[in-house]
Amino acid sequence: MENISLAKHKIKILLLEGLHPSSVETLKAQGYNNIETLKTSLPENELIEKIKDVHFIGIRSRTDLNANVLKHAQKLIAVGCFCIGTNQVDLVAAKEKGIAVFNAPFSNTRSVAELVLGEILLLIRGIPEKSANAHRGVWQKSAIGSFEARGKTLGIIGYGHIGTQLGIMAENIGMRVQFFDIENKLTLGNASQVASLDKLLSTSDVISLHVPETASTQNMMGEKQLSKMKQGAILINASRGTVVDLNALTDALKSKHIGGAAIDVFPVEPKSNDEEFISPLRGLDNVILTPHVGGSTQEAQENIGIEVAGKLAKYSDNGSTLSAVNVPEVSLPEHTGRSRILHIHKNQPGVLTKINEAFAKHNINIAAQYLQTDEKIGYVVIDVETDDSNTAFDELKLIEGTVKTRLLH
Ligand SMILES: NC(=O)C1=CN([C@@H]2O[C@H](COP(=O)(O)OP(=O)(O)OC[C@H]3O[C@@H](n4cnc5c(N)ncnc54)[C@H](O)[C@@H]3O)[C@@H](O)[C@H]2O)C=CC1
Ligand SMILES: O=C(O)CCC(=O)C(=O)O
Repeated sequence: MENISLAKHKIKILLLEGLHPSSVETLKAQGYNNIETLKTSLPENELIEKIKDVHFIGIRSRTDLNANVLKHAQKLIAVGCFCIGTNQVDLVAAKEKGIAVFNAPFSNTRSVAELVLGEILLLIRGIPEKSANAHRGVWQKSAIGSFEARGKTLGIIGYGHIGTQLGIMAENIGMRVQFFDIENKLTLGNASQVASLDKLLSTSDVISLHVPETASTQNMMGEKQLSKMKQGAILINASRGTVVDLNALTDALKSKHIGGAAIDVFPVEPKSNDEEFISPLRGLDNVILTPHVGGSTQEAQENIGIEVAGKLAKYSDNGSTLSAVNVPEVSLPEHTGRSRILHIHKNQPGVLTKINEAFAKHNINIAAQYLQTDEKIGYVVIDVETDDSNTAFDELKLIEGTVKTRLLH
């Protein structure tokens, strides 16, 4: 358990994976200057050493914040995932340690949708193969296997922020759009929701995956599902590498059952640009391979930097957990009072009573109190109109079930 009351210059921030400078600028504008930035992610042993000292960490998809790493993160207050996916963080372990995790749920979605649209147009014309041949000196001028996207059916798996934008753009170039999602979704444009994955697979000319990494999406495109796709259909995956069985896809491409593919994400990805990329798909001309760059545009990265750094600074400054993915969300007014105490505790009977008793005992009046709970933890924020809240703060730390406390002046 860590109990923290720090001046801003003592708050250490580590930003990994070459985040856009907008992240540092945003933090600095809020008065945070104790920032270390690294261009890459770190291997587990180095990460463990670094994380021992830091209060906030910023990562993208390549940093594995597993339970073992988090065990050493004694001072960590929050994690900023400067991306959408949070599967690289053990969210349960973070929650148990009272570490809030934030992400950027929208900022790179347009970039992914645009990339996928471009890949559809190239693959449906067989361009990757023709381009590879031209590089080898082979002139493959032919219309065989080359089609317009207009009038073809795009099947989207996962109709969320990315899937919906892709659907709208695809309709604008004349494609028919259908989707499969485990939730009932509002359909945009003329899209239609189909009742089963099998139906989507057997009736689409192009399939594009936009689901998160969960137990239900693990290998959701295996040999069986690939065999249900139309002869010569195209598969695109810019979601997560665990969603498609790449060996099965390689076989389906070699047998020409699948006409082409674009893959941006892989079950195992190089940790840095210096590491070799290994995949059974290497060398197949009808496959576009990209190094997990779906969301890597200047616009997206700049916006993500501002958004996530802003969330970290806000949580540090006033305790707001709005849009945190693993702890109860508390949206707080600006902290203008004398002191604000933040208390994360196990959600068990009696904790709140003891908190209130600690203030009563020291004759401290509570000006405002905000509370949210989930099944595992409670997060209570208490504003007091006194500078002398240290005595009550010290007592709060000792209440059974306390996970993390912070005092803001
Ligand atoms: N390649 C890249 O650089 C990027 C990849 N991503 C990946 O794309 C994923 C999707 O992003 P968003 O559209 O923003 O997420 P989202 O959360 O808005 O949408 C995901 C959709 O998938 C649906 N879904 C979940 N499990 C499903 C299942 N088993 N079968 C069918 N549908 C299912 C959900 O109901 C939801 O509608 C992210 O989770 C992330 O892993 C996101 C950004 C960049
Ligand atoms: O840009 C990145 O590092 C990761 C993008 C991504 O996959 C995400 O936002 O979930």
